Amino acid sequence: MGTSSHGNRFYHHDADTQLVSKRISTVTNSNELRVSITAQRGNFSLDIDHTFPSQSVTAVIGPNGAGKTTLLESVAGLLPTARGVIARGDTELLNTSSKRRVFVPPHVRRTALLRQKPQLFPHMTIGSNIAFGPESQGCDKNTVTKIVQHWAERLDLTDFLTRYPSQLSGGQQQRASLARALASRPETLLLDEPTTALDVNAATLFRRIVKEQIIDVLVTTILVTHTVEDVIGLADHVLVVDHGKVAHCGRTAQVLEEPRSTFVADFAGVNYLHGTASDDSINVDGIALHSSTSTAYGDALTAFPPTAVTLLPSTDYISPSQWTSRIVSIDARLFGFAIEVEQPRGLYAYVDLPYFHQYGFAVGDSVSLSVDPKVVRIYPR
Ligand SMILES: Nc1ncnc2c1ncn2[C@@H]1O[C@H](COP(=O)(O)OP(=O)(O)OP(=O)(O)O)[C@@H](O)[C@H]1O
Repeated sequence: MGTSSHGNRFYHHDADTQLVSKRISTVTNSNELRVSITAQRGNFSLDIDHTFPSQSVTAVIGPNGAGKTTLLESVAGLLPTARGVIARGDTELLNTSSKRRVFVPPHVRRTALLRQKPQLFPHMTIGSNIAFGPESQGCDKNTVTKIVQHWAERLDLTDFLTRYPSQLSGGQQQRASLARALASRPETLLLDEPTTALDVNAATLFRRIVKEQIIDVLVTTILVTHTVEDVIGLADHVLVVDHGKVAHCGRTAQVLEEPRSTFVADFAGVNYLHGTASDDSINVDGIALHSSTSTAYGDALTAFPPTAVTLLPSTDYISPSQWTSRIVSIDARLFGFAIEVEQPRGLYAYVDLPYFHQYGFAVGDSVSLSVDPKVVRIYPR
């Protein structure tokens, strides 16, 4: 009997020994994914050198056209222009840099790609869709039935097995797509904006299911998303891609709480300012912002959520930790308003609805401000 490199899987079956590619059947201790490639798409060039940690979820974020989907398609083996090395553990999936060229075809890469729109086979029932992977891998009928039942139960699809994709909602179809992907026992799971087309409830459910299933099957996952909830809810690591290159990477909290670009700051919804740090504060545009955890001196960045900013109608008395400024814009937000002030330039305060109406803030008003030092991050530029 073959055994999976995922020790806690519920089934072991002969398909492991029947894989089309001998290379793919190599069992490794780690399924970390090393991607060192260039890929061309018209005038666009992707140039990525990054290792995706084993058995964890890495979110890939970046502006439109940055190359995120191009990266996923390269890893999936769907982009013929990809050059370089892609290796999972010690198993090469692509190597164009040595004489011994390696190109493992997409269907034997043990890599599943889930796109924004569910891509189920329309002429096949949900059960047959889920069965497709294990059947193509040579599993016997009994095993296929077990696998289908297993994933249908786990993804809440048991009532839909005899239905066709067109008879399911978008959220149900996306769950079925995930079931089909996981049933083929991928070692790398590629999710391309999987919640974008789903409503809030379906997206929340899908996120929860992905989290539970991924933890359980220990698949190394790359998640392309424009949704901060996806990143916070699912990802351990974040890779920021811009203009086809890695702009920044790190653990999720660190990348989002200490952004290094306006794109990431806007994505995380935090204030992001540049200044000069000394001791426990940073001077930004003539204003000293204090931090309980500052680690920087000199040229530095600071980030903090707009909810950490307290904004009061201007009074005669200003304490040493406050400063005065003027309101330059007011934008409606969920349950409140984002209020931009003149100084420091680009700083936003979040004010909830009752508070906003209590003081009737308006553009041009003079206000006094302070920031909670406990949540202010100051870090080297
Ligand atoms: N089939 C194609 N032919 C030529 N150029 C393409 C093709 N597909 C994508 N591109 C270009 O490749 C670049 C990267 O596209 P890609 O879809 O990877 O970006 P992305 O980061 O996923 O964007 P988005 O966030 O909008 O989905 C873009 O400039 C795009 O115009």
